[in-house]
Amino acid sequence: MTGVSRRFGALQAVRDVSFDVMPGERRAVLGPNGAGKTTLFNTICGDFPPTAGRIELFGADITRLKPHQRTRLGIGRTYQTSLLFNGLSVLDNLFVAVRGLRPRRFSFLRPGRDDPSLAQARALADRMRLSHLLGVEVVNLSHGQRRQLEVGMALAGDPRVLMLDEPAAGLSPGDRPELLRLLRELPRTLTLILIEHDMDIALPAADIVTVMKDGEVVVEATPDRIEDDPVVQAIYLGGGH
Ligand SMILES: Nc1ncnc2c1ncn2[C@@H]1O[C@H](COP(=O)(O)OP(=O)(O)OP(=O)(O)O)[C@@H](O)[C@H]1O
Repeated sequence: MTGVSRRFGALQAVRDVSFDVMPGERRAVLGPNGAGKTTLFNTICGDFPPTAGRIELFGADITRLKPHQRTRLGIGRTYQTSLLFNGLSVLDNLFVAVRGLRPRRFSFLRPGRDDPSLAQARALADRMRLSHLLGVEVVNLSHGQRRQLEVGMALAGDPRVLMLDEPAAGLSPGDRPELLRLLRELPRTLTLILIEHDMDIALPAADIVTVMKDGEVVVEATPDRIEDDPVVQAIYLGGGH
């Protein structure tokens, strides 16, 4: 992305952000509340276009494309607020995601036992270590298991770029290592961009870290340099977080 900015009226939420993410890279975007991380994500996913700048995906200009067009080109994402269907089981949620259905239509399209989408949904459950919970309704899952399911749902469209918005938010300390393990197990055919407040997740999961503050990129560095970076220390220890 080059020179990406987003205004909301007088507020400049993202200001002139440029970076390249290489195929297979793990990129974490860190920064205090209000730094512009989610807004930047939204410009990449197409929830709203940037007010200036250009976003390319594998060489194609996607700056003005709609979210579903970007999904078709290979961008998958999770949201800060869960989009799981609480009344459906783990397997049914994954089936709905694989088929790209809305849950209302699900009742008309219950899968037959040999449905290939069902096999795909089971495989996703396996990857997300949820195979033992296939029949469990989402309301009965732990917070960590929901996060695992959300990542599985985002993978259902077989994206080439997976964007995760604060995957560790609200997780108990016990659930964090499992999430980190899942993230680290994702294949390198997938490019990963994650917003994460929790450095204990972000740093081990990332190859490179972009730190934002007040809409701008203030540091870009490898994880081993981030904690000692004076700018990052000023942001995180100085009460900005
Ligand atoms: N739809 C919107 N309309 C108006 N202002 C918005 C909108 N979305 C975000 N903002 C503002 O843009 C700024 C950046 O917000 P953003 O949510 O991108 O930050 P963030 O770094 O993701 O923060 P957090 O960690 O709290 O999610 C904030 O001042 C926010 O109030």
